Amino acid sequence: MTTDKPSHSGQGYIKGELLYTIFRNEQEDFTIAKITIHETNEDYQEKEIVIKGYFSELQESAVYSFYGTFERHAKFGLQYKVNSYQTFIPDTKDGLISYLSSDLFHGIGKKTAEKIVSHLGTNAIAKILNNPDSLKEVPGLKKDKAELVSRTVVENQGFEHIAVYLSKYGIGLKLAQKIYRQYKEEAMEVLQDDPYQLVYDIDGFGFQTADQIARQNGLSFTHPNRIGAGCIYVLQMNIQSGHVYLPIQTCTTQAMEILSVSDETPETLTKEVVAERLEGLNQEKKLIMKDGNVYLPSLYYAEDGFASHVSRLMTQLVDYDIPLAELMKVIGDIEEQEALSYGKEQFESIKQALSARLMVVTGGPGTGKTTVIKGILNAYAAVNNIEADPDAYDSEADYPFILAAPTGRAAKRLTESTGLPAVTIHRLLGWDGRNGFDKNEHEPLSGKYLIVDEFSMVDIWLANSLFKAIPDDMQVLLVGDEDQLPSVGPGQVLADLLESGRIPYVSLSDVYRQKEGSKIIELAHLIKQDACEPGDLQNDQDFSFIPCRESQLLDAIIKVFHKAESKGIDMKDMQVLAPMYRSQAGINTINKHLQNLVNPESPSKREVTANDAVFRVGDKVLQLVNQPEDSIYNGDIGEVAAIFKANENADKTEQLVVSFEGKEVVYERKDYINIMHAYCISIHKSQGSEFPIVIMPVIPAYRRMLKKNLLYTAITRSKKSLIICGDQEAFLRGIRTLDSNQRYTTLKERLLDQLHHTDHKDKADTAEKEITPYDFM
Ligand SMILES: Nc1ncnc2c1ncn2[C@@H]1O[C@H](COP(=O)(O)OP(=O)(O)OP(=O)(O)O)[C@@H](O)[C@H]1O
Repeated sequence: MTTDKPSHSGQGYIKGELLYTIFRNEQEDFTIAKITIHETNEDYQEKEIVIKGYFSELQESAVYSFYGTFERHAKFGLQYKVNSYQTFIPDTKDGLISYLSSDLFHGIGKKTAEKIVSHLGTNAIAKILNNPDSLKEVPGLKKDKAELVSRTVVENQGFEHIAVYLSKYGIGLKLAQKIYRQYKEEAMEVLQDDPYQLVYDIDGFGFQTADQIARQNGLSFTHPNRIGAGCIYVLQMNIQSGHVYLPIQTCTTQAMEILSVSDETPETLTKEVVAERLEGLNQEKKLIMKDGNVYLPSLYYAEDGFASHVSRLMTQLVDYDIPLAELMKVIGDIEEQEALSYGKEQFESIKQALSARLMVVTGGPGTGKTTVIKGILNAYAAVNNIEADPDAYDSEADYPFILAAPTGRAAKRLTESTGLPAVTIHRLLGWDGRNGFDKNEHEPLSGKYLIVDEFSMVDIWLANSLFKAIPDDMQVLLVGDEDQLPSVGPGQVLADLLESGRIPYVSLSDVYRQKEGSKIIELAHLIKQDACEPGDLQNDQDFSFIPCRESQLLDAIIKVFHKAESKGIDMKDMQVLAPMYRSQAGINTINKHLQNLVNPESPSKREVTANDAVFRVGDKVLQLVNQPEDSIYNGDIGEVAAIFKANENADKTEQLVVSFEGKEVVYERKDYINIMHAYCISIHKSQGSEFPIVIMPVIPAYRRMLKKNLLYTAITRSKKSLIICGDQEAFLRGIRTLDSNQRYTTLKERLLDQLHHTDHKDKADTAEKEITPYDFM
């Protein structure tokens, strides 16, 4: 709140009044508006300016002081980017009365405003903010009106206070909004008394920022809240590397590192003190310590929940019994229908999948996973006397089979390969766009048989959410390739399920597509078996290795593109996969060169510049985050279909439209950060996708990243042709290097523990059943 001159001494400001709102995103509180200028200390002579930033809806009757910087937009000219703002409160009696009776305070008339001002004085707003009860003292002011005034004052002024306060620490309005939403009127108190609390509560609020605020407020280096937040932050950072927990020792050591950042760190801050604080956090249930490990509660419960749902399913027997002879006949009929003869492993998969409540099928490319999925569905349908064809059902909801995958592309591939409807897991569970899923243990999925493909990509949080929603009478088949990279999120659920040795599984190793002459598949399986030799890298129909040095790499890739173009190959079918973003031959550089080649600048193509890149109509782009509300996911690839200027659409904001295989998604400037060029993408992002032609640079400069599972994942993404450019030595070394960064997970132990309990329970139940009163009759 300001009552006279804008208060940020030395900072640039523009004081003004709303003319009209150009664009507003309610969810994010992002606003672009035109204002008339009352006063400014900026070097700006015009009477109006467009401002943009994250703030609550600007009121027509109010005057604001905006603090920020000028930005020249390539298309829209000069704009004022607001970092913080304050409502300008009049300090005269009349001014304050008209402010309190303005539209901002719906239902407060002039008379009521006069009563308030005459009792509380021109300082009324500050008094209300300090003590909302002060309105109770205003004679004749009804309780509901008093509440309305104090609520409005607190809501409008509270956030501004926070935003101004946080701007001193370089925190922008967006994060400030998040903080205000979480704590409301208590935000300032939390910030000043315990900024470390924000490390727990606010996603994206780092320990270092909390430390900075705490320093200003004189909190001690050894304050328990500081040490606690340091420990939690260490766990949060490790989750980003895929860990589910940390051994206590590791957590203590890493916490000591971030807690001892300056020379001021007192000697009393020791490992023992940190370990003691970990114990305290455990007691406060802010983290969970078990068997020498420390977890964030959400991960502890996700692992625990998943393990118990697995064991719940495993104890349910299927309610139909198929004599082997009948099964043989059913499978024989399907073989005839499909005109193939199932291999031993394939037959075993189908047989087991019919009688198991939960089962896993793993296998590399071309081993017949899809063939088996179809076989299982057909066999299940035949045994249970139901139709396997979705068209035989009145609605999608009646179809007894559910096919799902973790990403949109993987789900689409599943539909293409099986000819059956498949959805993403998020869609299946009914992602509500913000907090969670509609489907859970109280509202479970309906259907008879669930098949989840690409299960290696599913992290422990999603696995738990999925399994929660699986009813007791549903059968489940998880399909994946254990040799691929683990999930981006924490855990290694597929690997742990397999390692537990307690879940029925069949590993398909016989390769069928190889028989059709695929060198790519042969190479993938040689890598799987650690049997790839230099002689196996000879060029073949669908494989070539182009030797080159790092300095020649870009030229080599460009030559491959030129050659493909001259052969009439669609450029969209070409996908470069690389392990690293930065470095001379990293993803970013390759993308810039390939954009120039494939989609060069042209007067007929619109373009916008953002995040150090030019997005042009026709560009191939990659989605970087899950956006289930638009049915697009991290790793999905689309094409920039159109770019609209702000004055060309009803939302009055610049828009970039990306078409994801026909599905159009609109991005506003603030969302451009969620996409990047996709001529070259990271191997991690390529998980779950396949491309007709894969070009993979492999050079010694990538050494740190060149591991067996990464290279295997890249190779298995190519459908028709694989071209490796680079250094054979580096490639061979890479495929022999196991990923030593083992993820810390305890899922295997939990599964063994849970299943052990159920074994005992089963035995006890059987024992009880064995001796019944009838036995004595
Ligand atoms: N038993 C079999 N007899 C003959 N052909 C088979 C058999 N099993 C699979 N195939 C064929 O082998 C090819 C690969 O099978 P499928 O697509 O099921 O494998 P996949 O493991 O799903 O492969 P990918 O993971 O690469 O998609 C297909 O053309 C399929 O028809």
